Amino acid sequence: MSEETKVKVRNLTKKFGDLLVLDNASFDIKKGEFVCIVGPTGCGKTTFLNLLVKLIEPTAGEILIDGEPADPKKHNLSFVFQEPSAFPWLTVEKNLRFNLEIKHYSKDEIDKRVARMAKLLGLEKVMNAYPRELSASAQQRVVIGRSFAMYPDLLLMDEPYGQMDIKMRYYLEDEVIKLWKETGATVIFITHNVEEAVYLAQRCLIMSPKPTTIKEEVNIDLPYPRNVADAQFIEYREHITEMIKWW
Ligand SMILES: Nc1ncnc2c1ncn2[C@@H]1O[C@H](COP(=O)(O)OP(=O)(O)OP(=O)(O)O)[C@@H](O)[C@H]1O
Repeated sequence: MSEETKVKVRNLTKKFGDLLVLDNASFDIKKGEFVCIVGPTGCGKTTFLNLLVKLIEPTAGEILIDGEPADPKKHNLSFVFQEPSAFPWLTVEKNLRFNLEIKHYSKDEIDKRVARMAKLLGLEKVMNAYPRELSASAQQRVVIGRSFAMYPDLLLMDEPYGQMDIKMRYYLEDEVIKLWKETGATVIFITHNVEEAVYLAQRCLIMSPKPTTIKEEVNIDLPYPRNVADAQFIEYREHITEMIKWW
């Protein structure tokens, strides 16, 4: 991993009316890093991602990607939100092709990437189905495939596995690590699930309750694949759980 900064957050403040959500938060994310953001419910995790993709504007402060103001039109970023958001009017295959076609990749390249995503995510048998015919977890796999197919250099994931059963979650957690390693992408992954954060991240950013700042950063110094029953793993998990308690 290089020491270059991918995302620089400086004095980021967001108010909704009188409600101060993010309060002067500053942190950096390195190029190629896998970072999980954890924090209590309602502390502003999704708000941070919405600011990053410019769905909303900050009250003060800034977010820079590669040294420039964050701009989804300019930067190669993809996101997977909490709610499944497969396009209902397109088949699974067309969902997977959608972003690649917009970017005018060659047909061969699109075929190759779509086949890879379908295989990886177990979607090969449902390529002609429409999202409504699939379970919530399969719909979310379609969205993950659509995002990963772009080989984004910044991938934003907001509780992407919340809807899934535990087996599928473990499987996809391993897949996201594999894709991260293969593509060298920078990944920002938001989760409520401390075990998931310790399983995935090189570094966890722990947010405080509102008004939110970064309370602590924890480097997870464990090799992949990680073992949830490992003593050190449990130590990290317990420490982070303690840190996000707000009561
Ligand atoms: N558009 C909005 N207008 C007013 N308040 C908002 C808006 N968006 C978010 N909020 C408030 O800002 C706070 C942070 O919300 P946000 O969804 O970012 O939290 P979160 O940490 O992602 O929560 P969760 O863990 O439940 O997903 C909450 O109190 C929420 O009610």
